[in-house]
Amino acid sequence: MIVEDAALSGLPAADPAGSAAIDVAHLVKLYKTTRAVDDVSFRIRPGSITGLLGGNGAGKTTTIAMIMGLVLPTSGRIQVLGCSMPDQSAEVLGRMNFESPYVDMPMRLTVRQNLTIFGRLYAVENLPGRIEKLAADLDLSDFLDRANGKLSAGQKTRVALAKALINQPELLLLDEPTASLDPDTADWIRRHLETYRKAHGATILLASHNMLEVERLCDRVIIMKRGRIEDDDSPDKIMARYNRTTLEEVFLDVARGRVQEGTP
Ligand SMILES: Nc1ncnc2c1ncn2[C@@H]1O[C@H](COP(=O)(O)OP(=O)(O)OP(=O)(O)O)[C@@H](O)[C@H]1O
Repeated sequence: MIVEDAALSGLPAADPAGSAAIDVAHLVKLYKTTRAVDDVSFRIRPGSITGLLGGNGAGKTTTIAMIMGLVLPTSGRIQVLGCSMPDQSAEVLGRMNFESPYVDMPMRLTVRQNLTIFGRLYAVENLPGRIEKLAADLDLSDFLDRANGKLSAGQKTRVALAKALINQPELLLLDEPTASLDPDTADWIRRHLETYRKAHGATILLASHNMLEVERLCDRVIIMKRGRIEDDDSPDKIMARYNRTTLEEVFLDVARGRVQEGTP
C-alpha cells in the first residue's frame, strides 16, 4: 500500500484472485499545485492490449511511470501482476518491461552491448541466443554492432523494443511506441507487438497519440484529460457513444469539451 499524503479509507479491496494484470485504485500524483494524475482507477485484464489516450499533459506518462514504480504516487494503490508497487517491485520488475522514446540508451555502446547490459540486469538465460533471436525478429542484424548513437530514429525504436522484450515480459508498458516512425515501420512494430502478445499471452498498456494505432491494436481505450479518466471502454463502444466513426473524432470531442452522444 502506498500512502504519502492521503487517508485511503474506502479504497476498493485488492484483487483477491490476482486476476488483473494491473489494478490501480484512486491514484493521485501532485507536482506542487499540478494534479498530474487525479483519482485514477482501472483494472487491466491479463492478455489484453489497452490504449491510454489523452492530449499533452493529460497524465499518461505519469500514470505509466507510477505503474513501473519509477514515480511515487502521492496517494492511491497500485498492484502489478498481483504485487503491490512499489513495495513489492523486486518481485515483479523482472516480469515486466517498458519502452519510451524519452529514455535513451547509452549512445556510444553498440546495440549488442546495450542489449547485453539490459539482459544481464534481467538475468536472461542464454543471453547471446536471446539477442540473436530478437535481432532476427526485429530486423536488427545489420546494425547489431553499430553504436546506438549512429542509428536512425526508426532503428532506435526497434532497438528500444528489443530492450523492452529482452526478458520476455508478461507485462509491457509502452509510451508512444511508434512516435516519429514512418507509417510502414510503425505498422510493422504494431504487428510485432500483436504477435508477441498472442505468443506469450502478454498484457500491453500503451500511451499513444496515434488514434488509428489504438483503434487497430487495442481492445480497450482509457481516455485521460487533465489527470482524470474521461472515458473507458472498447474502441467500438466509445465511438458509438460519441456517435463517431473514428477515435480521432472522439479525441477531438473530448479535447474540445463536447458532450457525449451525438454531438454536432
Ligand atoms: N517531474 C514533473 N514535475 C512537475 N510537473 C510534471 C512533472 N512531470 C509531469 N508533470 C506535469 O504533469 C502533467 C501530466 O504530465 P504527463 O507527462 O503525465 O502527461 P502526458 O499525458 O504523458 O503528456 P504528453 O502527451 O505531452 O506526453 C503535466 O501538466 C506536466 O507538466
